[in-house]
Amino acid sequence: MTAIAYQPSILELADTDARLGPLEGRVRRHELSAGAWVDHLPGWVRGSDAVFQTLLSDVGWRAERREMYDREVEVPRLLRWYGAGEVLPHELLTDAREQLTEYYADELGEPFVTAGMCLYRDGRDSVAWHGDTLGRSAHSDTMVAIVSFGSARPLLLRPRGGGSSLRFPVGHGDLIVMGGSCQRTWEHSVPKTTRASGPRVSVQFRPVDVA
Ligand SMILES: O=C(O)CCC(=O)C(=O)O
Ligand SMILES: [Fe+2]
Repeated sequence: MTAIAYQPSILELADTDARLGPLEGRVRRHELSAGAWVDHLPGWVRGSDAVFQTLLSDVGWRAERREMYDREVEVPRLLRWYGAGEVLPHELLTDAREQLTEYYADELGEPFVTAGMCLYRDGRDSVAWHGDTLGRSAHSDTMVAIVSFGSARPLLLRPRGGGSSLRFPVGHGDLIVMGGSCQRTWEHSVPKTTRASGPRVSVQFRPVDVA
């Protein structure tokens, strides 16, 4: 009897095999004011459904509360922070962090180390205007690289001194990198939406001591 090996078709592989596309020559830079910039690459992760499912089911998502005026309110999204050395929930994310470190090595001069994750359960979840200014990003140029999974939501950016906001759509498998002075001279947000929106997971890679 001859054993016939199962050969998945290219089409099946395309659906289940999560992989990263190239960065070199594909990432598009948008120069903002005051030494800030944003790099954007839609569709960097291919076959991202598998990664998204893992993120939804295997991450120990946490609800956080914060003080607002005289009461405590729930932060409108779920969170999980992966510190240096913590194993990420999907191998593709480890590869993504490595590729980003390699691609930005000359400009950043240090590796991406941590992975902050947010789960926006639906359109009511959001993040208000802020810069990631905890740690060194309060006074030095740095980068925050975001890979997005699931429902598309816009990431808005506006200059701190006032001015109109820019809108970057971030969809399933898209990469967006905020760089230069972006965290201290600009702010970003993911606004609530009344449009039907399914869950979205944002994975943010940052160098050490940037949050
Ligand atoms: O949802 C995003 O991609 C942005 C999240 C964010 O700005 C943050 O957690 O600091
Ligand atoms: Fe942020």
